[in-house]
Amino acid sequence: MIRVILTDIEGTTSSISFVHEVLFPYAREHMGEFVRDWRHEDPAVGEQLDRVAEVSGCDRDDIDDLVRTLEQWIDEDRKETSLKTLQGMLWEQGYQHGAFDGHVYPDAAEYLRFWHDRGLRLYVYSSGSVKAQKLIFGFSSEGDLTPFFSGYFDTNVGGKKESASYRTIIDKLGVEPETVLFLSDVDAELEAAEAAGLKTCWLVREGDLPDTDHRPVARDFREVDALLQRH
Ligand SMILES: CSCCC(=O)C(=O)COP(=O)(O)O
Ligand SMILES: [Mg+2]
Repeated sequence: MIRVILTDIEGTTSSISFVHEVLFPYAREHMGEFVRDWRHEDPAVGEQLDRVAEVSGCDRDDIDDLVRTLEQWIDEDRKETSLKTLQGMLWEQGYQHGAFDGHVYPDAAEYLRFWHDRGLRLYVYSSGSVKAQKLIFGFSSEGDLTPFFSGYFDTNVGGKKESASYRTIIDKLGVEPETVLFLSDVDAELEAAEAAGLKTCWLVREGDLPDTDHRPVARDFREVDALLQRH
């Protein structure tokens, strides 16, 4: 019996193009100005710059090199926790100034509400920081969806392709792994979750459906709900 839904964001609740064509370009454009303005003002920014220097090997005092590294990581879609944390901080300005709304598919919004009202517990697990997760759902094209979520996980629990991360989440939730349904568009993430004992469903929003019979596949959240009815 599924009692908890754990969902990815990019490619699952929200379009890949919104992340890659709106959020990442905004972060690319504003990162330099943001870290230069805030590195001495906000200790949290300084702390993330410490981590960027540590991971990249850049000189901590060379702000130009740190900014170049962050820009390169954005171009490479690196899932570094420090980059993701800084992105979340600067996207807040974009949402608040109305530069964009968070894209959420209408079917995702509809079923998140429906599952919440039916008593399922909903959680997010994304490479985007917890702050970025709350922003995309709080300022979403479908309204404020944050009341439907019981909690949020980011790469501070570990990478999404590592099964240990899912074990950590299960421990924190205090539930049996087979009562959790993990939704994602990435095969390697689903495999890692399955290795930890979670149930999974592969979201394929666009293109051909994969030829697989070892896990359910869904085009949208309405099809996920049909799967839930069978559990
Ligand atoms: C939280 S919105 C920004 C998404 C993001 O930065 C990202 O890297 C997408 O990761 P996901 O794990 O949601 O596919
Ligand atoms: Mg994804």
